[in-house]
Amino acid sequence: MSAAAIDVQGLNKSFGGRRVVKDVAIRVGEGRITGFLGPNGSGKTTTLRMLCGLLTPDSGGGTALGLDIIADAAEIKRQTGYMTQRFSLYEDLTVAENLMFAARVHELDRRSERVDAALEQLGLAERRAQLSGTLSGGWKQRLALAAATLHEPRLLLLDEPTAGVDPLARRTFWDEIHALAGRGLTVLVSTHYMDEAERCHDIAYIAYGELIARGTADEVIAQSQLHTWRGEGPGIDRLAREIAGKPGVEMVAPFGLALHISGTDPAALEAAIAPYRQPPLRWSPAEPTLEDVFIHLMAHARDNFQ
Ligand SMILES: Nc1ncnc2c1ncn2[C@@H]1O[C@H](COP(=O)(O)OP(=O)(O)OP(=O)(O)O)[C@@H](O)[C@H]1O
Repeated sequence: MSAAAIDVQGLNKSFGGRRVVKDVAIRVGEGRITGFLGPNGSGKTTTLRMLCGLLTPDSGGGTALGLDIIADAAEIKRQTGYMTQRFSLYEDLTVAENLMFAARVHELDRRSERVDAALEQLGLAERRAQLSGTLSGGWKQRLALAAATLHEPRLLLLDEPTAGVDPLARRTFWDEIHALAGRGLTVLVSTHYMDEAERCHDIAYIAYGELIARGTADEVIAQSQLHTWRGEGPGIDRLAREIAGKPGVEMVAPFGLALHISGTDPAALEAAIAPYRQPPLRWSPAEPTLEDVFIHLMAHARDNFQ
């Protein structure tokens, strides 16, 4: 792995006596894009904030950008760009005015030059005089990204950056994230979208405050040891409920006219579908999707923690 942009161990955080992050350890290479996934309220944002000096852990520690996350939190914050879940720019300022405001907040030199360059780079130049509140969701996100990266941070933290944005605008946004990472920026991004998870170099899956899966998308799928069969044929969707109750069947999900059946015990899974393996129904082994794996992880985490 490349040099570590983030290397932390044993992070814990409680709010009002409730532990929402538990012993999280994570190492992130420079220039990598790491996606944080997990159910709502599982501690993703809290973890991200602790990794880049925005929140102090109750215990544990380590480094971000080679700096101590507790002692050097102020310096880490200066080198971090943060895009929050909600659009946090001024709707009644123009695009250019918002960026100029961000430039002043960061006390940057050559403000006009930097703002012009950012507008150009993110394709916002033609909209520089448009009131930010009148931008579409996709353009707002690009403006927010421009504001978060204007001070040329080394670490970029994106909290569900494209929630509610259409697929084309999301793709453009992600192309830009990859371009930034290509220039060496380390990116931490929380998301609930599977296509975005697949566009990350690495994934960290957090449930109930614990980091329970980590690696590339392929590694996370392989670690899950999940097996999936795909069934097709007339009326197969109507079998979902019947098959779901059988031993070894952990998940049943309709995909259009097909049915995906998954479980971690391959023999039990085959036994479960055996009565239905006859024409006109057709069955074939399938690769579990990242979504299959996350739903599986979430179900198991719930069993373990609740
Ligand atoms: N400042 C705070 N004070 C009290 N409780 C908090 C605070 N910040 C977060 N929490 C609680 O900690 C838990 C974890 O929250 P966090 O925002 O980290 O989750 P998340 O995984 O990012 O959720 P989501 O996917 O919904 O954004 C939640 O139960 C939340 O209500």
